[in-house]
Amino acid sequence: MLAFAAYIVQKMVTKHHENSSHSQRLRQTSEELARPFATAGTKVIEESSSRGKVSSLPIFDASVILAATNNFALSNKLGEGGFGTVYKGELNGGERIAVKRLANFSTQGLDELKNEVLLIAELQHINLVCLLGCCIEGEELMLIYEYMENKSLDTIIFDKAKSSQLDWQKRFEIIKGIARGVLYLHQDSRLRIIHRDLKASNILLDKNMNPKISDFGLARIFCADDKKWQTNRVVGTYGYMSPEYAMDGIFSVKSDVFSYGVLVLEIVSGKKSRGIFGTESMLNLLSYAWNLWKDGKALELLDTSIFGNSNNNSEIMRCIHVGLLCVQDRPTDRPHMSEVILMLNSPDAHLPQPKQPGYFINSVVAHMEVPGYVESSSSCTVHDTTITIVEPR
Ligand SMILES: Nc1ncnc2c1ncn2[C@@H]1O[C@H](COP(=O)(O)OP(=O)(O)OP(=O)(O)O)[C@@H](O)[C@H]1O
Repeated sequence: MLAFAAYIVQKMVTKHHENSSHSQRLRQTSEELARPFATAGTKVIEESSSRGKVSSLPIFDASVILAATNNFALSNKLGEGGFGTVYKGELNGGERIAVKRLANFSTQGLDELKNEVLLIAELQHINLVCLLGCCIEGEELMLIYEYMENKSLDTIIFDKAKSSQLDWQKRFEIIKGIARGVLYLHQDSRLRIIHRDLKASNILLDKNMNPKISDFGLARIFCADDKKWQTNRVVGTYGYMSPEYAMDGIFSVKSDVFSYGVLVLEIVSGKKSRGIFGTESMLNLLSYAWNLWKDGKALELLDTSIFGNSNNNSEIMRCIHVGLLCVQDRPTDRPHMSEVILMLNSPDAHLPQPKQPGYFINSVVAHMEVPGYVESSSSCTVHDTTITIVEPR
């Protein structure tokens, strides 16, 4: 962080004319940004919020980001998602960063955009990825994050060659760490954030395999006009979205709880929620887990690559139980994250019996109205569109 701090050379509050267009404003800003940085790296956005607190966030000069990523070299590309492309980079002082290039973000004005980025930067928790700064260049916004050595959870748990790196104890710690991060977003931070896209590729792992949630707050940047609780712009990933969010655009802390439950079942089983399992019929992960649970064979869900230590059976059962409680069809039946944490940490707690999960249809066809539909390596991400689940006749 010392090397990083050395880049911060000046503080400023940028003022913009209310009546200039969004793109003009962005261009104007990037010109303003370029000026003071002939020799230096970053400055700071600083703004007083309505709550009277002054927040600040370093703004990186584009030249610093270009140098750090070797002009966004393909070899530095870490991945691509619905919000943009992510590159690995190294600052002059040797500090490693991840640069997320967001394109086509919401049409909100620059001031509002900066506010949103500042709000995200204010969210700090050991289980959230740290936002180090941002860079605005033309119509592009780049978010600069701390680099996570072990990349995302999906790259390990769904990879047969790597999945044994995460034994049960590590998986249990990851399950609990994610729960703490989500609780912070829902309840303990100064804002109330509903993530809306919790999934394995949004859980990053540091060098000690500690989980850090990424992409929190991005739904707000991309959907500035739908901070209300119902939206016709669904930002989320098929396989993780709760029924009420996927079908009616209704999101709440309970839709995040549903996605968390899917994640828990994926971490326990090493299976993707959208896969097809079971021998007799086409089962997705939720219905597969539910059938095993009903038949008293829930432990069979456990990833075979970490099978074998019966000392952990009660923890494993508890995680499956909590996962199934989280994916129940009716939002009101699902626990709050504070209850999830209590249940995970209390070996003797009496847990209610789960009801049938949402999406418990043996064979479903997901019909997507395609504008804005993006197929990424591990998931379908749907932006600016609606999803209709239809049962085949
Ligand atoms: N801070 C980071 N450190 C290391 N790797 C990262 C970091 N952020 C993202 N990545 C890698 O880049 C990949 C792409 O990330 P990104 O969040 O853009 O897409 P996604 O999560 O796969 O999809 P979506 O945008 O739909 O959520 C991730 O899966 C992860 O492997």
